[in-house]
Amino acid sequence: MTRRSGVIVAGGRSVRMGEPEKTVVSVAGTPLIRRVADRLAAVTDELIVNCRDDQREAIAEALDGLDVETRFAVDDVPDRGPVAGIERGLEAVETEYAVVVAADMPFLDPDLITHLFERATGHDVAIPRPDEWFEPLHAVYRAEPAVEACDRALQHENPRIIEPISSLDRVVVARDELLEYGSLDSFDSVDTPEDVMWADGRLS
Ligand SMILES: Nc1nc2c(ncn2[C@@H]2O[C@H](COP(=O)(O)OP(=O)(O)OP(=O)(O)O)[C@@H](O)[C@H]2O)c(=O)[nH]1
Ligand SMILES: [Mg+2]
Repeated sequence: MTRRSGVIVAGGRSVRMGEPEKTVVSVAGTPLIRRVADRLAAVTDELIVNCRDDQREAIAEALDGLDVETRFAVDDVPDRGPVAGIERGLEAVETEYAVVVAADMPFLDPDLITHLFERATGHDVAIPRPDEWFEPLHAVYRAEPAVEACDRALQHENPRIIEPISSLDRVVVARDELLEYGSLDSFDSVDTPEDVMWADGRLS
């Protein structure tokens, strides 16, 4: 089978969460990013973690013993926003396609990700649209054109996260189709201490 990569974009400052930062905050006894990595590991052959250099040690500890080859793609310049994180992560990918997710989605649905890989085949991106909004941090990209699209978007300061998608050959996966293949819980993110309590309750 074609090899598939997973990219976890984790270089944000976690301002709404505070300390400890959300990537490594414990959710029902497991660091949040570990929950994300475990779910990606079920459907990918390699993982790339994009973060800042100062996050690396804590994240490596959280991912210790993971059952898939894992590499870091550290931001050259921190705080350039999620588009820069997507670009940095996809640059490190060695497969044609990769799923890119945020580090804060503990309910990621492996079946949904597998479906996005299938839908992306022959195109540049399969982008879910569970409601009004697109989900660029829960999408499957063809790495090479997506890196170029991120690069173009970053020629403007603080590009919107949807910006790179607009110039790619995209497949939009709408709500009904998502529901056919998986759970919309996959898109829920944990951003605040209140979100941790809510996720704790659902996972323990
Ligand atoms: N590499 C990189 N990733 C980022 C950056 N900003 C956000 N992200 C990541 O993008 C994803 C979605 O961003 P947010 O949910 O806003 O996370 P965050 O920015 O850490 O949290 P807040 O500070 O509370 O907004 C998260 O997984 C972040 O780690 C950035 O400047 N660089
Ligand atoms: Mg943010």
